[in-house]
Amino acid sequence: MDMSAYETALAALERHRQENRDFDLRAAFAGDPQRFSRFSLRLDDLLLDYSKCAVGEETLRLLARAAEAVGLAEQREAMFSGARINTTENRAVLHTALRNSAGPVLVDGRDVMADVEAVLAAMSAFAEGVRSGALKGATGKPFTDVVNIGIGGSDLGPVMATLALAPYHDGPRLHYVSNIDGAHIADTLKGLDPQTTLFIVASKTFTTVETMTNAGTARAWVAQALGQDAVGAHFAAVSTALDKVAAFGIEQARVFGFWDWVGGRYSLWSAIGLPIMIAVGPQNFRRMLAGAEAMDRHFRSAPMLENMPVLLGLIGFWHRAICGYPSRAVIPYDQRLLRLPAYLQQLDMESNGKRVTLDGEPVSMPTGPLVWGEPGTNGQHAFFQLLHQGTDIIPVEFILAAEGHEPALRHHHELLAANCLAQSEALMKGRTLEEAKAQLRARGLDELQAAALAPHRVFPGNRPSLTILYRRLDPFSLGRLIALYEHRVFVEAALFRINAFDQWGVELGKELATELLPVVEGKKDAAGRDSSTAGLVAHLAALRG
Ligand SMILES: O=P(O)(O)OC[C@H]1O[C@](O)(CO)[C@@H](O)[C@@H]1O
Repeated sequence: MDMSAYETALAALERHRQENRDFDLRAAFAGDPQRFSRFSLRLDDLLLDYSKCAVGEETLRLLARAAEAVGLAEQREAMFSGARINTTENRAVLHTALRNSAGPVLVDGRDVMADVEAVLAAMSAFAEGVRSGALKGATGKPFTDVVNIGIGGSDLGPVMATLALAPYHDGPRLHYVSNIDGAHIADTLKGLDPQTTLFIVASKTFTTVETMTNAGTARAWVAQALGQDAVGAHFAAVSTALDKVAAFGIEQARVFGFWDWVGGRYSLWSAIGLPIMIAVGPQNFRRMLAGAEAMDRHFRSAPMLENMPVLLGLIGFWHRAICGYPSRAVIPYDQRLLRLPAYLQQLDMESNGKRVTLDGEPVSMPTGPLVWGEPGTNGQHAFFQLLHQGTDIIPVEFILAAEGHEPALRHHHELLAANCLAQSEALMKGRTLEEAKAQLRARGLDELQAAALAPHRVFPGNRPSLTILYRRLDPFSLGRLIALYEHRVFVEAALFRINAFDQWGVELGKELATELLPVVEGKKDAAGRDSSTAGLVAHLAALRG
């Protein structure tokens, strides 16, 4: 890390931004027919088009200079080679080892690949047993339904990927329970048969209160229907805390481990992916790993400005730290990527929602943006109004597959794609006052009426978006897409100079919830708490009578 080079690069970026405040995307496209080819990048069928972002060659050069100053390439190498880059937890960060097929990966001098392969093999055998019906419940019936109980990283990845890969789903039905709200497990269990239901308790720490509470409820549900002795046949677990799993009573052969060098939000490639594997089969799961590995190889070796995660990260940093845009919207034009925005929220916001640098000093710039989104075209009929005409500029990331999985519904897919492209074009081009007036006149309005209505129909345009386009949402391309976003988060964290791999910000609320439980239960009074919390506790109690 060269601090003075970094500060110089940031100052140059700020100056560049000031000097280009009137950068106009329309003019940029009009003045340069090559803009798309100069500001887009391909990796096989995967295309990143960032030409509709307000960047030029100089912007990228300056951003790359900042990345060099923070030692991005060295930091990347440190991650891949198993250095303990998660300094506040003294851990290596090696989710890339989980999809590595290219030889040893050392943690503290020890190759972890044999362990990774052993767990994958054990998961595959178990998944095949469940899928084929060879593994049965206590009453001898095969499993028709699998319920994964986990939260955060032990839920969001599998939920997202199971839905994304629905066309490949040929295993039993999958259900996910995460919320401590009893409604979640109650609604899930309704209609399930304990004889044919398998539970996977997924928790890295095996202490998370939501997961442990839901697992306890599930265990009681099985025991009540089939007797205590039946429980073992209906449970499996995924965790790094094997001792705690044993204490819960899940038998050793049904426990799939992973390691402290796999962060929760980076864990779907590990045994946390077991429900995905049960849904789509070990082969498709391996294809997903292969897609991620392809992106790892590209990230590790491609030159800075031909490197997709690096470019995505540089542009994200530009929008957030230099332009000051507070959020970014991720809009997959793919109904099966419904849960991708929620998944990316954890990946990005739990990683980069930090306020101190690696040295513990307050950061000097805004860090991770608010990440949000919904699939298109639905979002168009909800929040796109604000994207087009609201007062904030929100960069949009469009995600689109060239083909759907429903050849008979090709027309749907063409409409979907046309809408996706139309939205990014509309954000960029906008509509001027004159164009709005002309349109109204053409509809027969007189000059006065046109003048009154036109301002409401003006789109400022010049709003940034990028588009990620690939052939098809299959296991390989899903793995590649997720790894692209993982590495993008890494690049932005390096530029922010923060630790992307801890999450201390989730702890305080957990501690206070533990403290408040006896108060809410009425076993302790609220003395000493602030008047709002005490007032809420009192009102809660009054409503319950
Ligand atoms: O897998 P566990 O240990 O139950 O944790 C679940 C989630 O909780 C968090 O620690 C946040 O509360 C996440 O980082 C993690 O993915």
